[in-house]
Amino acid sequence: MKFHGPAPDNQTTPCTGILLTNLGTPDSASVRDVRDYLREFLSDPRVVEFPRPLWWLVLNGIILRIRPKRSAAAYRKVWTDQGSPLLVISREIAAALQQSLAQRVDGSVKVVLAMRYGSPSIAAGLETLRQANAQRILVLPLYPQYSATTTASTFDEISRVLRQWRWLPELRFINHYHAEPGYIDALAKSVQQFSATHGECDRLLLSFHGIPQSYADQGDPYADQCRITADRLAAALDLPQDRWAFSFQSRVGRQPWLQPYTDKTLQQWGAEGVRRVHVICPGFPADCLETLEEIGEENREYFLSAGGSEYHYIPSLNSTPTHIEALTDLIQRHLWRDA
Ligand SMILES: C=CC1=C(C)c2cc3[nH]c(cc4nc(cc5[nH]c(cc1n2)c(C)c5CCC(=O)O)C(CCC(=O)O)=C4C)c(C)c3C=C
Ligand SMILES: [Fe+2]
Ligand SMILES: [Fe+2]
Repeated sequence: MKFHGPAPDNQTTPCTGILLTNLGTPDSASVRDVRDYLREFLSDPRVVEFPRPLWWLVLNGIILRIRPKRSAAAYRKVWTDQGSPLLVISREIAAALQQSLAQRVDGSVKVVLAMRYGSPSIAAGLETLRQANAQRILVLPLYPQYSATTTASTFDEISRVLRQWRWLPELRFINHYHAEPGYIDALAKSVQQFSATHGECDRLLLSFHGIPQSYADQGDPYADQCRITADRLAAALDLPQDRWAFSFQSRVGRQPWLQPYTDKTLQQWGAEGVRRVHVICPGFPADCLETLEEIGEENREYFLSAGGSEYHYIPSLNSTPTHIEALTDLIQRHLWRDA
């Protein structure tokens, strides 16, 4: 085990680190890189709570032989010249936050992006901050709604890395921001601007990533926080009940996940004669495979072939100024008073 020497030896001027984290994404859309990514992701006991020795056999014997091919094909549809959308956009958010915090905060603040799975890793991000002499670190996982599968898993990885440090920085961790007024406001503005340019919709669907229903039954607050975000956003938009709904997407495996399901909802709306639909994914601060491909393409087909006539996906907040301002406010409120 590698034990780092004490940070006070560092001659660099002390700073406060902001460790901005997201889920992570494969290094490329090749089947091999997607398999490596899925192996790390799906081996996390916070993500798949299946008894271990058996899960190892199922994962390596079945899932990693089938899923990587299918997922890689989906990744190829959204991959950009600069790389995976999730990584490219998360980097843009980190850079924009670095700029806006430099203007707002007195002390020296250094923003570093890290991914829970794949690269840039959390270990590398923490090491960068250690070398920058970050005596305090504020962690902001880009998950507005808390879930053990995402938020707590990020915490697990940070504590695993820090277990190997002799000297620990002061730490703060933002658990969730699902009801943060700035975040709700930024979402509402994004919906309004979208309608102003693309026309009004008959119904707005708020689609969140799902988790297994059994995790919620055992106390994961994720579904409740999604409901609160959805209610606040509908209220901010002054939407009557019959003009919107919320649902859960990205189901994996056979056990029941949180319902209603996004695909079923859109098929039902198409069949019922709902004509124009807009879909927004408030739980994804950065566009990624699950928004661009699953919502932007796959679910469009479900709605249109069920009888719908117009379908638009409203992009994530990404690095838009209202999003950066909301995240800057959030960070500033959680920072030490003398930064
Ligand atoms: C199998 C269990 C999974 C759980 C539980 C889960 C929870 C969860 N995920 C996100 C956010 C994202 N997930 C993304 C991709 C993705 N998710 C799973 C599985 C679970 N997610 C898989 C297997 C994949 C990979 C793609 C695929 O094969 O379908 C992504 C996008 C990553 C990218 O590279 O673009 C995000 C973001 C949340 C918020 C969440 C629980 C609340
Ligand atoms: Fe996921
Ligand atoms: Fe998906």
